[in-house]
Amino acid sequence: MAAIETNGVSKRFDETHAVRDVDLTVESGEVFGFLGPNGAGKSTTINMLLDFVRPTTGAISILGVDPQEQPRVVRRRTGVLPEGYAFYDRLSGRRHVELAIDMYESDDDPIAILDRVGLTGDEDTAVGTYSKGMRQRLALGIALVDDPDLLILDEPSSGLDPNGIRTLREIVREEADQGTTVFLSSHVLDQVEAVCDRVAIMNDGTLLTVDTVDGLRETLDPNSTLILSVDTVPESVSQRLAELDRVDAVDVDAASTGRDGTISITCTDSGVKSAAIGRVEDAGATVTDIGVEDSSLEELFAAYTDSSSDGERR
Ligand SMILES: Nc1ncnc2c1ncn2[C@@H]1O[C@H](COP(=O)(O)OP(=O)(O)OP(=O)(O)O)[C@@H](O)[C@H]1O
Repeated sequence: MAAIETNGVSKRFDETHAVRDVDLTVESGEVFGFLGPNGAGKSTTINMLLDFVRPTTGAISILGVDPQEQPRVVRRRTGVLPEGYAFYDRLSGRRHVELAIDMYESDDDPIAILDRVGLTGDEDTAVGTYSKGMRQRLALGIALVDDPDLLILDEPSSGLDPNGIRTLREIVREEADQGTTVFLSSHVLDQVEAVCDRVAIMNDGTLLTVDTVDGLRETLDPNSTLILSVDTVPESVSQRLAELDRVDAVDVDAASTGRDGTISITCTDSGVKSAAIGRVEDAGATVTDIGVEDSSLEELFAAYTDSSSDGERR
């Protein structure tokens, strides 16, 4: 059973077509990244998944249940970190978590949850004095109450420092290891790349693509650069590599020619990499280290959203 399924889901706010005809399937146990620039329709989609906003057209199933028909069942089994959580400034972090535990009638330990999100030592401080990052950690802790089957995190890294981002990543991985489905929206792409099995890219209300990060690379930019450390850079190596089909460019660290150095080979097909390494060795070098540079998700994201704004949706 899919954890999330939408069929032909659209939402109009008067003249604004916030979400257009979205078909999306998130399998149970996946960590799924929902990417898009500001105004793409991510929060509107999430709000429809949770029945906070009703679709204009289309059908939604969450954990096998229609959220319009059984919103309580969906909310009971789903942990949510919404955009802009409303806290009670006078209450402590611990009290907020206790209230969520009471609401779910769960036997979770509030201190264990606060510890998990890195708020140890601040649990009895009024939330009004919390920084933005501390509030975000608390909102994440509240989402974890009662061990949800599905975690929906809207821009979870917002306001977090690098330590907070690492904690978030660890929690997402731990939850996924326990079988929880994680659906997280973001425009912080390297974090999505670090944790997600698959990503969807939204722009202007439209779902442009759903794929693995590697799959996106294959489709959009199959080029990758092989970086070889070698004990010597033979004179003939550039020419030998240039003779290979599917090698686009060769860059030899000229300063080190004849001595140990680096050879960068841009391949238009990953299948040519082993042949390229063979050519380098045939030329008389020993390869001491192999590295690969792929295009970042950021570049892929820009390629998708730029081409879609030009009317060239793929
Ligand atoms: N309640 C509303 N009334 C009118 N228009 C809305 C409403 N909510 C969202 N919109 C519009 O719908 C579009 C999609 O907004 P949405 O908040 O879903 O985007 P988003 O991808 O979550 O963006 P962000 O990353 O900035 O949060 C935007 O044009 C927004 O102005």
